Amino acid sequence: MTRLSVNINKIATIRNARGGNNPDLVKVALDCERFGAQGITVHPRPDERHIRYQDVLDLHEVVTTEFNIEGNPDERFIELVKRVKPAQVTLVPDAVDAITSNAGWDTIRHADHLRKLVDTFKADGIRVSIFVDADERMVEGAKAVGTDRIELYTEPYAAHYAENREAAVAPFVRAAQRANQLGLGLNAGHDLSLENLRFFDEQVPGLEEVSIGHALVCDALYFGLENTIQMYLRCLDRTGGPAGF
Ligand SMILES: CC(=O)[C@@H](O)[C@H](O)COP(=O)(O)O
Ligand SMILES: NCC(=O)COP(=O)(O)O
Repeated sequence: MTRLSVNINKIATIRNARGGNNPDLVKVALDCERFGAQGITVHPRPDERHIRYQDVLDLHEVVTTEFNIEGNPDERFIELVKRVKPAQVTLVPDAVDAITSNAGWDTIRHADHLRKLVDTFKADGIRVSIFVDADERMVEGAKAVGTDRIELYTEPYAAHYAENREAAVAPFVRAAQRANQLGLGLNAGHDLSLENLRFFDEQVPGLEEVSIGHALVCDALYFGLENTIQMYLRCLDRTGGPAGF
């Protein structure tokens, strides 16, 4: 069964809005794990708009499922990840002022840079995942720099799901098949939701982990966090259980 890693960026957004510690990010992360999350994902951005670097240190002390730290590998990020040594680091090529992640790496053009980063983190025993578009050439480039996994950037799938889900998922199936052939681990994330998750998981071969945050937190406003996590897990249940919702 594909593992669900809950991205808690948006919990931190709410916390930061009032300057206090409500909601308590550590408590929410522990509750997400108690509700069934199989991982916790955070994306500390340079402007600390939501996840702060101190949050990462605090969460590292208590998270017992897989801790996944995502981000653009600037010096501060590299130092943080090497200090924390999470289960996984996901390298994302975001610009400092990006409103959100909006593209994968050009793993061919940035091969030397990525290879050095992969070597740095793998030397500390950290699994490395590289955020890429659903493009076989980028998948092959990721393999060439020695990464353990790739994470497919799924915004284009989500954006076109409603109009034609078969066409929307097709590039991701091809990219996943190439990753499978190359022996790369396969993650996916960005704009996955209760609407589009089950079909993606059914269609994309070898998927190991999805990291989901924005839609899940929005859904939790209506359904509650525990119920929402269970609904997302049911979308990933291939044993014939009820649909996610
Ligand atoms: C890498 C990715 O697609 C998301 O995990 C990203 O971290 C979301 O960032 P925001 O929560 O800042 O939109
Ligand atoms: N890597 C994707 C992630 O962690 C969450 O993305 P989103 O669900 O907030 O779009």
